[in-house]
Amino acid sequence: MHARLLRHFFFFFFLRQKFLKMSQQPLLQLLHNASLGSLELKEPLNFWCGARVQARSAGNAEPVYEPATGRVLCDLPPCGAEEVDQAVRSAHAAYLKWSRLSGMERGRVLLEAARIMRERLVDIAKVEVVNNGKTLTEAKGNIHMAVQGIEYFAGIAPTLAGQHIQMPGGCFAYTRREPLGVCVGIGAWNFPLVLAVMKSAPALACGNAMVYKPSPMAPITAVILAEIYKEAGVPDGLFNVVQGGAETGSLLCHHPMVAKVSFTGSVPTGKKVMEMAAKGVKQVTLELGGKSPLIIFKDCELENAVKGALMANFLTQGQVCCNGTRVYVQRDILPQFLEEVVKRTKAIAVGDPMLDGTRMGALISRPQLDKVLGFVKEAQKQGARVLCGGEPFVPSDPKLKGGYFMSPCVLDNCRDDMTCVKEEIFGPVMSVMPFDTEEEVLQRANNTTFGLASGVFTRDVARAHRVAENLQAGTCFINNYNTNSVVVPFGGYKMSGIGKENGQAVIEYYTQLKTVVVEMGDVQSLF
Ligand SMILES: NC(=O)C1=CN([C@@H]2O[C@H](COP(=O)(O)OP(=O)(O)OC[C@H]3O[C@@H](n4cnc5c(N)ncnc54)[C@H](O)[C@@H]3O)[C@@H](O)[C@H]2O)C=CC1
Ligand SMILES: C[N+](C)(C)CCCC(=O)O
Repeated sequence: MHARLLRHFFFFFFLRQKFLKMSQQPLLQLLHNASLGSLELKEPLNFWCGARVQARSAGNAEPVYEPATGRVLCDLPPCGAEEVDQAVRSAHAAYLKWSRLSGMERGRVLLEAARIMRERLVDIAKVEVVNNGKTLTEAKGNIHMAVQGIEYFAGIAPTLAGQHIQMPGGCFAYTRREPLGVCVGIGAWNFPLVLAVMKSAPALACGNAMVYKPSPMAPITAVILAEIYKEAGVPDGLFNVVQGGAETGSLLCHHPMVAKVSFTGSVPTGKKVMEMAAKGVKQVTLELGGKSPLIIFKDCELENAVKGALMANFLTQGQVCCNGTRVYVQRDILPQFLEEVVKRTKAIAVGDPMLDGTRMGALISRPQLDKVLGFVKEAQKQGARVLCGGEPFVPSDPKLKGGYFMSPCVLDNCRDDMTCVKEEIFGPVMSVMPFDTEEEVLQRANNTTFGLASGVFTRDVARAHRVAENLQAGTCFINNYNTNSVVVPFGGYKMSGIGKENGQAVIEYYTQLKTVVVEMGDVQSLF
């Protein structure tokens, strides 16, 4: 009798779950053609076992803001231990199926995901604008980069292979490149979808499953990605999203079934992630902050150098980890450089990020805006001169009055020992300093605990490559800046991180090598 009741219960429970899944309208359909100032999201934003799931702990929900208006978009309850466990288990079950497919089969599914994403590029970009505050122009570029990332790793999947190694006596060994298992991705808020793709596309291509935790400030587009992967045909549970902040993140890092954590964010949090992962001897990839130098020699093509300095500082309201925020200009050309850079900075159209002509939107949050404005004040106190910007900005549209806007800032008279030159500001603030010789500028450029990126402008080919060789950073851009691409490795030296994302190099970080040694003769035993 008891068993029958239980069977009935499970049957109805199963039906209910099925119905819930079938009746879910994809998030992007609900958010179709999203605009500023109107969105109120009530949908659950966790995703595991192939469906959106409501977190249980609705009590500790945190508000998520729309940066361009200051409105609350939704309340985000964090996932607790039980939910994290469900997501990880759902990932593990999917991993067992997915890892048995050939690379060609996995690649085909990923290509379909890329196709779907490209078809909905503008709609996804609008959601990113609503949730992040960056301009639609940039958001479209970001989603395009995400599509390319999925396509690139779809193409890499069938190429994964081991090696054959000949040994003495006809014996041989071969290596198998195997997935790690369940990988965790923890993302920052500045490139919400791009970061989710930079982690999940190579992870999935290599045969892993992923549980992804977006930043609680930009939680939405990762869920859209999960729904796209599902529609493209990945097994339920292969890519999951759990929402929450530090506590949820640390539950993920400690979970015994997690093989690897890939993290993007600040250095202090990255250190904590590494410590937690160490307890379970889990692998980590850390993409952390930077304070990257951009070196402009007097023999450069000045107009390109000026444009490069703007690209190095003002994308995504300056909230980019690899930005070249320490701009070293050779003394002879400093006056012309400053005049041109200030003219162009003043001309940057700040305001409604949905408008085509806007070039700078809103910062992510009120505290971030206050922090960045605080850096400008501190710089002035320490002797820097504000050549333009550095003020809160209020757009004329009444809808945007509560948004987190500021005018882009150029600081002159900076010294290497100033806070604005030493610390990551993560806002639209460029610090400019003169230098005299190559040797001197290299020493000053490298005098930092960071080492994410760097840049050099010069027409002297030998000098360009010499400087690139001597800069202690994971990337050096020659005669441009922030020309990142999914096809080239990205990752920091020193305290800017461990491991690489993008490019073929990333395969090393989402697979493990198994060595199989084959005896062709008799066993020569010593015993
Ligand atoms: N270099 C970069 O790429 C980034 C730098 N930052 C810098 O960090 C500052 C703070 O921004 P946050 O978003 O708070 O950065 P954060 O580094 O604290 O957060 C990044 C991610 O880690 C998660 N997290 C936080 N504490 C955790 C923990 N103990 N265990 C596991 N996961 C944890 C967050 O929820 C988020 O998803 C910014 O003002 C900026 O200066 C922020 C984001 C990206
Ligand atoms: C997407 N990319 C490579 C421009 C930057 C990602 C790192 C970051 O700024 O958080």
